[in-house]
Formats: sequence, C-alpha cells, structure tokens
Amino acid sequence: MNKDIEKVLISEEEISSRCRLLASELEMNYKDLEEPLLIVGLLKGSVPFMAELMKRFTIPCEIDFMKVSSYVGTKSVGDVKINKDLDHTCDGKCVLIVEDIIDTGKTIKAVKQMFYNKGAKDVKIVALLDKPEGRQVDIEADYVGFTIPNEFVVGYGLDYDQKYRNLPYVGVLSPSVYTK
Ligand SMILES: Nc1nc2c(ncn2[C@@H]2O[C@H](COP(=O)(O)O)[C@@H](O)[C@H]2O)c(=O)[nH]1
Ligand SMILES: [Mg+2]
Repeated sequence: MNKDIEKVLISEEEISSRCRLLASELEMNYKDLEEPLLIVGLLKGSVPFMAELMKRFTIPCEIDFMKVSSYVGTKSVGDVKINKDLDHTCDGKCVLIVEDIIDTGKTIKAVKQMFYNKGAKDVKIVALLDKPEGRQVDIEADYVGFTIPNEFVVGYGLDYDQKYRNLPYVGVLSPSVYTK
C-alpha cells in the first residue's frame, strides 16, 4: 500500500464488481432510448470510473468530457467554473454525467443545471462515491457506487494536489500529508 494512505476504504475488486452491477442497471434503464446516450465524464477524477462503466455498455452512446473546478486542496470553494467545455451539443439529448464523488453537492448541482441550460432533454448523474454527511445543497445522484463517511479520499481517479489518481483502490489520505 502507498505510504501516504492511512487505510484502504474500497478495494480494486469491490470497485470492479460494483461497476459491473451499475453498468447493467444503467443498460437496463437506457435500453429504449431512440438516440445515443451522451455520457459526460467530469475531468479528471471520473476517468477510471467512466472507463470501467462504458466498456460494459452495449447501448448506442457517445462520450464527451467537461472540466470544472470548485476545490482548492481539500476545501470546496463553492464557485463552479468551466475549465473545458463539451465538444458535443446536447440539445434534446439524454445525458448521463459521470462524477467521481459528491460531497457538498455544489459541483454536481451546478453542472446538472448547466446541461439543462444547454437544452438537454434529460440529465442523470452516476457517482462512484457519495458523502451524504457533507451535503450543503439539495441534490442526489441517480446512481451511486458506494456511500462513504465524511473523510477526504484519494485513488481510483481522485487526487490530492494531482497525486494518487493512479491508485487502483479508494483510500483515506493520511492527514499528515495535507497538514505538512
Ligand atoms: N480527492 C477528493 N476530491 C474530493 C473529495 N470530496 C470532494 N472532492 C472533489 O470535489 C468535487 C465535488 O465536490 P462537491 O463538494 O462540490 O460535491 C469532486 O468532483 C471532487 O473533485 C474527496 O474526498 N477527495
Ligand atoms: Mg470531480
């Protein structure tokens, strides 16, 4: 295990088997769509989760990415800014937003509204992790991989200062790393 990780919260095997179930639930719910589902990953944290899900889809789909920022270090600063916008239009489309983690809910609430403002017909959210104790606004994901306690986690796409995204598991970062 990486020396900066205090404990492994969710193992690689647990993530893989949960993603298999989530993908089949999503497939079932989207099987009657008349046009391709637009799957949008929020960069950078959603990349491993999005790859794990989409490789199991057999439904017609298109993919795109958006980059928004709302965090500095381990703190949510509230304001959500777009750093990279979509390549696709989403007028009249069904959109599935893929997010790594929902904490205060401010990011995903703002992003969901952005998609409706862009003319999407339907917007659903799938999040690998949910920290309901951190919630400050009224928003829930439609699909959640794991509900976790209110701790700062890294790995499987999630970073601290751009590090640890490559870990194959989700772990709790030792506070000594960010109180240095
Ligand atoms: N590496 C981690 N990133 C986190 C964690 N909790 C939140 N976040 C980042 O913020 C947004 C969502 O935050 P929200 O407060 O607006 O809901 C999420 O996409 C992450 O990028 C965490 O524990 N570890
Ligand atoms: Mg994110």
